[in-house]
Amino acid sequence: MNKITNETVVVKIPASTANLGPGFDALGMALSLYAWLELSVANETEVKLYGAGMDELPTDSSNLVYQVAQRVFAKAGLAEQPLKISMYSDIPLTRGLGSSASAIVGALVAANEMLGGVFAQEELFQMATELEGHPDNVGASLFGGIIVSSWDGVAAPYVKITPPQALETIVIIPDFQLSTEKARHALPEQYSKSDVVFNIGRSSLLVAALASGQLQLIRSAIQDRIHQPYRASLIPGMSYILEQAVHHGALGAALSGAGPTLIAFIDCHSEQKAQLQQFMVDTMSSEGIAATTMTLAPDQFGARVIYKEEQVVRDLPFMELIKGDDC
Ligand SMILES: Nc1ncnc2c1ncn2[C@@H]1O[C@H](COP(=O)(O)OP(=O)(O)OP(=O)(O)O)[C@@H](O)[C@H]1O
Ligand SMILES: N[C@@H](CCO)C(=O)O
Repeated sequence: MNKITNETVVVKIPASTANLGPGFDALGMALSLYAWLELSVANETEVKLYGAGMDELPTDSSNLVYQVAQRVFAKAGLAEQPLKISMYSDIPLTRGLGSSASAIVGALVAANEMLGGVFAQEELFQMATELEGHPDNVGASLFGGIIVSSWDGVAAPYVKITPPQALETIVIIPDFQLSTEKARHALPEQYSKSDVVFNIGRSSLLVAALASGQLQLIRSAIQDRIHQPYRASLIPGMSYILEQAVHHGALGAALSGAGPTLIAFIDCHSEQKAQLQQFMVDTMSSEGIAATTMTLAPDQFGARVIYKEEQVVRDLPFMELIKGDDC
């Protein structure tokens, strides 16, 4: 019989960028931007949420984290448990940086830890994919690094690629929300053979380029004809930034997930980071869109249980410790 611990579990979960251009619903990469989830059993359910926009979310048993945690307990044969949930998130909501995936993955990992880890990570991944509907964000958030996966409605086999050491990103986060649901509605039901062939080629090339560290190939490999052209009208400035970013130092640029965030890939040694950032801000600004930029590295570790004593340490310098002087 499975048992739930009385101890509080704290999990740190990375943000993620999905698609990476042509890999629609198949490619995702974890990013060095985080949410922290604290979970424990309680006499009465209590949900406390901290971080920008988190006050918009429900704090009763309809909360996504609560719902997902209960699924884990039910799968382990246990009845519904009142829960104390505290979540702090730096991942902006509904912006294309995997906030829903971070909530799902955080709840799965924390609830599983409360059960003593009865489910393997692979099982958590299958559950997460089913809940999110595609494996790209949840895979990256759970495992870290770059995840290549394919979901057929039953199973999602995957491969994790360690991101090239020199790969870094600049994201520009427009000051408006765009739900994944709305951005998926913009897509057509059918595609031409030439567009499908184009994307298969680019996506395959991108995976090979990332796996072999050939960053110079990103420029051509990141092109997409499956989702970005149809979503561009929802995001002022998007087409211009995706076309022109390479002339300001980017290796290539893409829509992050379902948007509206745009992500530019850059060599971390590049001296054009400030120029690229300014170009992205100026383009959005000329469209009348306020936006925030961040320089983010790939996260290599994925969701992890941290000890309660470490809960106050918000900025664990994992990347700096591991990457050293080589970015
Ligand atoms: N911490 C959280 N607790 C509860 N619900 C959350 C939490 N974070 C996100 N969500 C839910 O997920 C929704 C956002 O999901 P959506 O897929 O539209 O965007 P995203 O995940 O931020 O971006 P993308 O999937 O394009 O990367 C929120 O409106 C909210 O309903
Ligand atoms: N692959 C998904 C990611 C957003 O959740 C999409 O582009 O719709």
